[in-house]
Amino acid sequence: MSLQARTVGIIGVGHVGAHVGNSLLLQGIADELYLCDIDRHATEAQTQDLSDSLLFCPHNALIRDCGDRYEELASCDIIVNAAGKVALAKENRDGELFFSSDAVHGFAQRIVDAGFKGIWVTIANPCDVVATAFWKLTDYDPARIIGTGTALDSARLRYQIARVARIDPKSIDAYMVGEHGFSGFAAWSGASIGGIPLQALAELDPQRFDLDRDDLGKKALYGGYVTLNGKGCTEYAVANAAARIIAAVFHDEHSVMGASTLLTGQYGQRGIFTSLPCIIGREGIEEVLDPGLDDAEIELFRASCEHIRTNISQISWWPK
Ligand SMILES: NC(=O)c1ccc[n+]([C@@H]2O[C@H](COP(=O)([O-])OP(=O)(O)OC[C@H]3O[C@@H](n4cnc5c(N)ncnc54)[C@H](O)[C@@H]3O)[C@@H](O)[C@H]2O)c1
Repeated sequence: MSLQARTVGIIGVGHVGAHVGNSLLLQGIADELYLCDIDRHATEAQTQDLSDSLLFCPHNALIRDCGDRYEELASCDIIVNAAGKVALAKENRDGELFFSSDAVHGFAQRIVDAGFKGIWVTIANPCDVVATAFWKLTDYDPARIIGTGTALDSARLRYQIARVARIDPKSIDAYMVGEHGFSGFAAWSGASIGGIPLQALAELDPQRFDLDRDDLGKKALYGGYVTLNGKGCTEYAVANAAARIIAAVFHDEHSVMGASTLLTGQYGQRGIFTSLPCIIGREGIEEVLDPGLDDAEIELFRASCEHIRTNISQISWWPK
C-alpha cells in the first residue's frame, strides 16, 4: 500500500493565505502545508498558530515553515498564490497590478525550475492578470493554472439570489463571469433553479422569482468592497473558495465552478485568463463551459476582457 500525503504550498501568508491554510486544515483537505512569504516572521507566526490548532482539526497535519525559500514548495501537489498587498486595493483591485504581477515575476519560474509539476491556484489581485502572468512567464500547461476568479463572486451572487428568493444558495445555478473585478458581471441568461431557467420561474411565480437583477448583480460585484472597507481585507469567503477548488482537484471531483482560465476563442476571446464556468478535477481545468451569454452579455464579456488587456499592457516586462 502506498499512502501519499496531500501537500499544499501557500505563498503569501497574510489574511488570505493564512485563512486558506486554516480552511484546509479544518476541513481535513490537506496533510501537509508549506508556508512561504517574503516576511519570515509571518511564516514563523502562522506556522505556530496553525500548528497550535491541529488538536481541533479532523486529522493531524504537518506544517512547514519555508520562510522565503520558494524552491521548497516545488514538491507540493498544489501551490496557492496569495502574495499581494491588500492595502493597495483600497479603491480598486487594479491598485495591486504592479505589486502582485512583480511578485509572480520574482518566484514563478524559480519554483518551476525547482521541479514543480503540480497545480497553481492563484488568488492575488488583479486575479486574471496574475493568472495570465503565471502562464506567460513559465509557459506552464494552462489547464494547471487555476485563478480563483469568479468562484468567489459567483458565491456572492448566489447568496444575494438566495436571500431574496428564500432558496438555499446550493440549489441555485448562477455564475458571475469575466474579470474578478469591477468589469465582471452576472450571466443572468444562464441562471436556473431546480433545472428551470430563472426567466421562466419569474414568469411562473413573479412574487418570488422576478428579481431585481441590477441590484443583485451590483451587490455581488461590490460585496467584496463592503467587507474590505469595513475590515481592511476580505478573507473567509475567498479562502473557502480556494479550499473548494483544492478539494475538487484532490478528489478529482469534476466540479463546476467559476474560475479564471485561459481563453482559447470563447466568445472570440483568446490569450488571457478570465472566468467562465469550468469543470475542475485532478488535472486542473478539464473543460471550459459555455454559459450561453446573450448578445448584451457577450458585449460585457468583450469589455471585461479588454479591461484585463489594458492592465496587462501597462506591465513593462510582459513577455511578448
Ligand atoms: N481573488 C480573490 O477573490 C481575492 C479575494 C481577497 C483577496 N485577494 C487578494 O489576495 C492577496 C492577498 O490578500 P491579503 O489580504 O492576504 O493581503 P496582505 O497584504 O494581508 O498579505 C499579503 C502577504 O503576501 C506577502 N507577500 C508579498 N509579496 C510577496 C512575495 N513576493 N513573495 C511571498 N510573499 C509575498 C506579504 O508579506 C503578506 O504577508 C491580495 O492580492 C488580495 O487582493 C484576492
